[in-house]
Amino acid sequence: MMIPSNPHIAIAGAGSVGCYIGGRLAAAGRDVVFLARPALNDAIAARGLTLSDLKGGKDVTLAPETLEVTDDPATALGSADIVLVTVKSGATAAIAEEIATHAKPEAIVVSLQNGVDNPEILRRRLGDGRTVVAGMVPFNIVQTREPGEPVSFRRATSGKVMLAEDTAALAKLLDVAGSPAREQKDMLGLQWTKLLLNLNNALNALAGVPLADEFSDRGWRRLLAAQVKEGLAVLKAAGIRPARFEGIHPRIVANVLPLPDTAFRLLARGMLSIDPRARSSMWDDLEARKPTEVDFIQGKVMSLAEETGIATPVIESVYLQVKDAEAPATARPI
Ligand SMILES: NC(=O)C1=CN([C@@H]2O[C@H](COP(=O)(O)OP(=O)(O)OC[C@H]3O[C@@H](n4cnc5c(N)ncnc54)[C@H](OP(=O)(O)O)[C@@H]3O)[C@@H](O)[C@H]2O)C=CC1
Ligand SMILES: CC(C)(CO)C(=O)C(=O)O
Repeated sequence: MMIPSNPHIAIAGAGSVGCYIGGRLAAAGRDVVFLARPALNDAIAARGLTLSDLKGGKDVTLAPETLEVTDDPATALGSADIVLVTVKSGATAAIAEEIATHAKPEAIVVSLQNGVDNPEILRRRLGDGRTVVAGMVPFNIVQTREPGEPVSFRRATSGKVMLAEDTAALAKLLDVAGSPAREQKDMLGLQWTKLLLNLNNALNALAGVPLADEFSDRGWRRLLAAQVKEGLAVLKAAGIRPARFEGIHPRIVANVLPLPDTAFRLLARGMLSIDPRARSSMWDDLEARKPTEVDFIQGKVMSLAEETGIATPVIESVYLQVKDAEAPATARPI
């Protein structure tokens, strides 16, 4: 993989992940342009960005004049050497179209999204000649907008951005203070593991309580464990091996989650040491009345379950509840 020196990096779909990672890259001196929707474009162009971290000591404010932000895809993508795709999964096909139209054929496209389908959606649209790299963001970002203040993005949990193997130069470029990055051997296995853990996104959105509170409640933990166990059975039947995530196999997670509170607190300290405001990206979507990624998370396991003949009643029930919550209020039965 050839990366030019001082490459232009475009953030395709600046939102929570895009602004945080793009902001950290810009703060580290990388050449970054943000492709944002008009409202966020205007807010960043007027007041800049603030980036902060759970661990403290890494707070940065980026003034508007130090940032390149645009709502024009041709401007953002036209000169990019690297495109970091940070849109929600439902928007991948559309952003792929914009990349195909505006970006140079040799631009490297990196998916930093949840789910397992996005790199393939990008590859299919962009064709064999393009380099598409699968990536994974393990940490949670809390976005806040206060009138008159820079738009704030806070990393609310820890972890390193993971990139598919044979991407050493890319990993080095993206490995910056506040947003560490490294190569991962079994990227597909890791994406599946993240997908199993992301089965919680829906629960968190439905619960409407921050992640720390949700994980303190054994009822929610049991529901997550039930979903992960169903997911693991489906993956086993399909011959897919989820990878360890930060050294831990999802089977262990599924066994620890249902433990009584005291034992859980003891064994899973890491899961609870998160910013009290951290919440799943699906909660953000439900609250904003935007389509969620449930088809790419619960829905992905369900379609594999159908192929393999494995029952997934808990996952299906959670899926249906999210679909109900997504529907416009007027369309709901009285
Ligand atoms: N938020 C988090 O903490 C984490 C999220 N992830 C994953 O990262 C991915 C991104 O999530 P997140 O950052 O939360 O998403 P956001 O919705 O916060 O950000 C995506 C942004 O891209 C915009 N967008 C979509 N299509 C286009 C387009 N064609 N041109 C310009 N802008 C566009 C969206 O606008 P609009 O909404 O108007 O379409 C939105 O503002 C998801 O797959 C998510 O699951 C992974 C780890 C943590
Ligand atoms: C980091 C995590 C797991 C936080 O819920 C996430 O991936 C998301 O919100 O989409």
